Order: sequence, then structure tokens, then C-alpha cells
Amino acid sequence: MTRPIVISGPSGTGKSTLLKRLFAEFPNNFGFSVSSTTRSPRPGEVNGTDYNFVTVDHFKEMIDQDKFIEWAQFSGNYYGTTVDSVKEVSESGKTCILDIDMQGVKAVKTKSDLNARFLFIAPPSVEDLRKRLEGRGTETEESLTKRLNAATAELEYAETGAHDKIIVNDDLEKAYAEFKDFILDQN
Ligand SMILES: Nc1ncnc2c1ncn2[C@@H]1O[C@H](COP(=O)(O)OP(=O)(O)OP(=O)(O)O)[C@@H](O)[C@H]1O
Repeated sequence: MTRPIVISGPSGTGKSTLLKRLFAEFPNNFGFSVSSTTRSPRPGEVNGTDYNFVTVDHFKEMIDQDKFIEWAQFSGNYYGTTVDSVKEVSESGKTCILDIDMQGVKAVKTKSDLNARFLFIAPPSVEDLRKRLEGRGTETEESLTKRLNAATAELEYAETGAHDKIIVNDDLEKAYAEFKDFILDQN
């Protein structure tokens, strides 16, 4: 059984970019947990594969039973990641990767027995982060400000030593080499 890996870091710091490269290089080694949701399945979606589809009452029960690492409500539906869904990936022989925010990291630490490893991806500076988010072309002025404020809190949390490793994504090649080293090292 391999230990789950929790990846966090401010929005725009390059987590998706690094993960995309990793999955392209190692298509069979990693898995994501199946999320639970209260929304209705779309045609073709399979329960247990695309999502675990549950009723609102069941979802609320699961919240009360502390089953979730994190959950949120979007446009009237609940979505969440359970501790059990992460364990299922580990038991299948793949390494489960979780890409979550600071609240999720804290929840994995305090509420679960997942024995995860924690990796933080940091930007070279908040100014660089601003430029990347502007360059990605996905943000309004308001969402940019929100993400940069959240970034400051994430960076402060990382300074407390909550993670096993911090990688500064400055030069992408160098960052990817460090990223791969950490992830492939099973200890
Ligand atoms: N080392 C790097 N140097 C310069 N630009 C980079 C680097 N790494 C990633 N980028 C660019 O920064 C932008 C943000 O990267 P990415 O979307 O991977 O961030 P993210 O952390 O996954 O964000 P989110 O949490 O919002 O999904 C992208 O446009 C990406 O191409």
C-alpha cells in the first residue's frame, strides 16, 4: 500500500502543470479518489467510478459522521472527498494524489489516519503568482484579489512547517525534477 500524497499551494502556482506532466510520464501509477456528490448523474456517468451519487440526507449524515476530508456546496449541490475513497485508491496499488487547499490539508492531518505525505508548491513570489494568474487569463480583478489573499494565508501556513517538502516552482524543469523525486520516493 502506498501512502497518499497531498499536494497544496496557492492557486496559479503550477500544481496542475506539474501533475499533468507526471501523469503523462507515468500513466498507470497514480489515481484520484472518487468524489461524492448529491447532483444527479449525467448520461453515461457511472456510480462509484465518476462519482459516488448520494442523496442530500445521506450526504448530511456523512458530514455528521466526519467522513469527509473536505466538502463544499456549488450551485445547489454538495461535493466532497471521503477518507474511504482515498483508502480505496491506496488499496488498489496506486498512489492516491489529492490536490487540495489549506483547509483540506488541515483536515487530512487532524481527522484522518491516511498517513499521507504533504507537498507544498510555492511560487517564486506573490508578484510572480499575480503575473501567472493574469497570464493564464482565467481571472477577473475580483477573483485575482481573492486568490492572492488566499495565497498569503497558504504561504504563512507553509512557513509553520506543516509540509514534508516545499518546492519553489521557479524554473519548471527544476521544479518538475524535484516534484518527481518526492513523489516517486515511497518513504
Ligand atoms: N515554472 C513556471 N514558470 C512560469 N509559468 C508557470 C510555471 N509553472 C506554471 N506556470 C504557468 O502558471 C499558470 C498557473 O499554473 P497552473 O494552472 O498549473 O496552477 P495551479 O496551481 O494548478 O492553479 P489552480 O489551483 O488555480 O488550479 C499557468 O498558465 C502555467 O502555464
